[in-house]
Amino acid sequence: MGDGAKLSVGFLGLGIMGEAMARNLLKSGLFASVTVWNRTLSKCQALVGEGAKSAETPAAVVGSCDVTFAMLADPDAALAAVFGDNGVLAGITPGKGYVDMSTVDEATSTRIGEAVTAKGGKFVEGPVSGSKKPAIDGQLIIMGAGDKELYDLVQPAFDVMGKKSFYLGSTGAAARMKLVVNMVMGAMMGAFCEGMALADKAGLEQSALLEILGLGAMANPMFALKGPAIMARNYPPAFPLKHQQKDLRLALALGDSLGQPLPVAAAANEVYKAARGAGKGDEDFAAVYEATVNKK
Ligand SMILES: NC(=O)C1=CN([C@@H]2O[C@H](COP(=O)(O)OP(=O)(O)OC[C@H]3O[C@@H](n4cnc5c(N)ncnc54)[C@H](OP(=O)(O)O)[C@@H]3O)[C@@H](O)[C@H]2O)C=CC1
Ligand SMILES: O=CC(=O)O
Repeated sequence: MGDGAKLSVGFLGLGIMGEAMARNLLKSGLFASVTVWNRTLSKCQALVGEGAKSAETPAAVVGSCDVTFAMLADPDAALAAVFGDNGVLAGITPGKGYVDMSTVDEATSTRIGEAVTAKGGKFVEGPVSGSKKPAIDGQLIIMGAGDKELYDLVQPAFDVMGKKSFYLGSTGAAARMKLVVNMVMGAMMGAFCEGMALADKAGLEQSALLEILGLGAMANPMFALKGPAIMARNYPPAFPLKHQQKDLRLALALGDSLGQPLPVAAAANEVYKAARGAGKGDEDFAAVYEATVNKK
C-alpha cells in the first residue's frame, strides 16, 4: 500500500450517501478497482453495472482491497459491519486501511479504531457534512481524524468525494466535530420550522418569511432549500429524519459527558423524537415541521 501503484478500494454501505460516494470513486478512474458491499446485497447491482466489483461480506471486501471506506447508518450499523460474522475485522491484515465515514459517537469510533489497529491495520474516521446532492456532486466537507499516514494516503479519495477535508487530530476529534455541526443544524431546522408554523398561524405568507430571511443575516442554503419542501409538506429523503435525531441524541450524550448544558438542542431533540414517533423517520429531516405544526 502507498508504493505509487493504484490503490484498490472498497466501500461498505450503499445508502443515500454511500452509493453516490462510491460512484464518485468509481468514476474518478483513480483506483485499481472499487469493490462494494451492502447489507441488502441487491443494492450493489447498479454500481456493478457501472464497473464496480461486489463482495458478499465486509470481510471479503476488506480482504481484497488496500483501503475500505464505510458509510453506515449509525453506531449499531458501524459496529455490526466491523465486529459481526465475516465483518471488517476478519479481513484486516497488517497495513490495510479502514476509513469509517458514518456519523457515530467517539466511543464507537474509538472501539473500531482500536480493533483495527490491534490487527495491524490503520484507521481513520471521516464523517461528512453535506447531503445527498453534495454527495452526488463530490462536494462534501470531510472531517478526518486518526492515523495521519492513512489520512494522507486517502486524500485523493477525499478530494473525489468532497470539496474540502480537515485533519482534526486523533480518533474521536472528527466524530465530536461532526456531532457539534449536526447539533447546530438540527436546532436551526427546529427553529426554522417553528417560525414557518407561527407565520402561517399569524396569517402571514410563508413564502414572504422565506424571502425576508433570505435577504438578511440569517440567509442560508438550508432554509432556501428546505423552505419550499415545508410549504409543500412533501419531504423526499435527502437526510433522513431518523439520522438527524440520532445525531442530536449523540450530541446531547457528548454534552452530558462534559457537563455542557445544551437546553436548545435538548428541546429540538424532543421535536425530532415526536416526528420519529409519528412515523416520519424515513422522510427528510425537514419533516420535523409536521411535529411542530399545531393541527388544531
Ligand atoms: N443523508 C445525508 O444527508 C447525510 C448522512 N450522513 C450520515 O451518513 C450515514 C449514512 O447516511 P445515509 O446514506 O443517509 O443513510 P441510509 O439510511 O440511506 O443508508 C444507511 C446504510 O446503512 C446500512 N445499514 C443500516 N443498518 C445496518 C446494519 N445493522 N448492518 C449493516 N449495514 C446497515 C444500510 O443498509 P441497507 O441498505 O441494507 O438498509 C445502508 O447501506 C449516517 O451515519 C448519516 O448520519 C452524513 C451526512 C449527510
Ligand atoms: O449529516 C447531515 C448533513 O447534511 O451534513
